[in-house]
Amino acid sequence: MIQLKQVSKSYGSQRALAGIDLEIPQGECAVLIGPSGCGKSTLLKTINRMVAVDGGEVVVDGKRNTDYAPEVLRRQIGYCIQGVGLFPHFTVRENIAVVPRLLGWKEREIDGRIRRLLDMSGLPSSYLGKKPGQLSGGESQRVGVCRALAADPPVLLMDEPFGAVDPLTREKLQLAFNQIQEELKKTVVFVTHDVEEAILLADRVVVMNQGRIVSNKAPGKFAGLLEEGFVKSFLGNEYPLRLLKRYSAKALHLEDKPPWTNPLQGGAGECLTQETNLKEVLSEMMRRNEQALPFLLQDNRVVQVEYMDIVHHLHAVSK
Ligand SMILES: Nc1ncnc2c1ncn2[C@@H]1O[C@H](COP(=O)(O)OP(=O)(O)OP(=O)(O)O)[C@@H](O)[C@H]1O
Repeated sequence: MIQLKQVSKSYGSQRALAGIDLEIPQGECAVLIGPSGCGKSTLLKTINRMVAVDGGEVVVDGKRNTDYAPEVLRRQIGYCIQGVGLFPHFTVRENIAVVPRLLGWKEREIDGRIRRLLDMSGLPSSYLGKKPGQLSGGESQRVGVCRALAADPPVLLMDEPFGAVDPLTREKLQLAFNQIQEELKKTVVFVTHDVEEAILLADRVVVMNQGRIVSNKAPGKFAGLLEEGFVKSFLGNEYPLRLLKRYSAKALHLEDKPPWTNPLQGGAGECLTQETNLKEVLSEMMRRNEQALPFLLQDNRVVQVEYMDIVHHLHAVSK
């Protein structure tokens, strides 16, 4: 659990944080989003004390972060940034092992941990001997995430960790992150500029502007966009459409849907599966010019999903 209580920070006359109150429960991912210069990175860095606060306090696991010895705090908190900053002369293995070695882990223990992390991040073990210069941008980012997780810290701070890669690689990294997070359940604070990334990764989206938190909700709760003004203009009119990508057709409880009845269609080849995300389902409806589509269930039943099912789902999550 991380708590920020009335945290403020100025650089000279420039106020970066203006009385931040924020609570991130254990095992949740809070994504900070907002325009350039609104204070996202500064907020992140107050947590691991890379930035000292002028006022207020940061509490990590029930204790003020200023009451931890620096090395103990660092052990608690993994840190991962855009561009990664891997040591160029170290191999992938040596890069990931940096913190566990500092902590005096046994080599056998380190080895097991590295292999598990590499596996979770989707990199083959043949990469262990490579140097950072031999990796693509996306591969380097994966190694960066492995390094941040190496000593198994309960808290992970990520500052635009997937910012410098192409959209396709970024999507793969986001999927890998979600899989890792599902398993490890770290308390994560993640900074991004990208609304879609926030939607896909966040348990809570924290919208910032001018050193303040202006909204803090689960991604679905913004779907109605009841708030006018900054939050609405920042997240954009297309927010509900983007939100659809977060949910797969599973969320529609396909097993309760009526059987597919359209006599003209419905061969198994045309069926969608429950893993298809709702944005793709909607695109497919538009492409086929159909308001209902067949879905093949695992028990081989073919059921019907209608456009209104998607609309109702959006309404349900935004309540
Ligand atoms: N080391 C520093 N010295 C002086 N001013 C700083 C420093 N770091 C940040 N600032 C200022 O504090 C404010 C908040 O910066 P911060 O980096 O936290 O914003 P951000 O939301 O992360 O921005 P971006 O999205 O562009 O990375 C900005 O006005 C910035 O210019």
